[in-house]
Amino acid sequence: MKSYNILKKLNESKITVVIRGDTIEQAEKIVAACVNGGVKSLEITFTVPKAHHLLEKIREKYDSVVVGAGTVLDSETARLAILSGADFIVSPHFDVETAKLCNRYCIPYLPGCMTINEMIHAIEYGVTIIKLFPGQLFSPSIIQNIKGPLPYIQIMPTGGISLDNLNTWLDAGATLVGVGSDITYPAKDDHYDRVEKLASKFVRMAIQNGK
Ligand SMILES: O=C[C@H](O)COP(=O)(O)O
Repeated sequence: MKSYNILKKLNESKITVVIRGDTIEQAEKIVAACVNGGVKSLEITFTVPKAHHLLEKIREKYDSVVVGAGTVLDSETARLAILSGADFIVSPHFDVETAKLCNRYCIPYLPGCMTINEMIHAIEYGVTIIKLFPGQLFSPSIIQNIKGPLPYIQIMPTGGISLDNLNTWLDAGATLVGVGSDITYPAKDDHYDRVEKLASKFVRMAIQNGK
């Protein structure tokens, strides 16, 4: 999928679900619950054991979903993820070599940034969507402050996004949000039906927000 199409799908999805799991099997069940709940974008973190195998499985099984790799700390991991089928790469920080590698493969890179300085540096290396991380350290109004000097920037707050603040972040101008534990926490007790219900609630609320 071309970079432009992936960015368009991320823009449309409004939510990407950050998948963590103690085992690949657990992560796979979380993925299934999220897809059943209507999620269109997933981020498989490289804290999941054998995360690249899960990327391959998702690529084979769910063609309507965009799937990225998360917690990518270096360009070696980014390359493994891309060759395993990742549509986009997410990091908790900005890494120049990862940015260059993603540009080489025409894959969007969404690095974690906290300051304007980091954001401008990332944009200079071709980044379109910045992951504002950790999101819980900021108030949604920061998006307007960032967009003053950087009007074209796209922001994906991640960390601490809940059903209570989702609309506030989207109303404030977030392009999309990254949601992890507020959707996936029931998986620790094997309650995948609850993961599906939460995923569905988040997706419905986000879609409603765009209307
Ligand atoms: O890297 C992203 C986080 O793991 C997601 O944070 P969260 O669980 O607070 O949504």
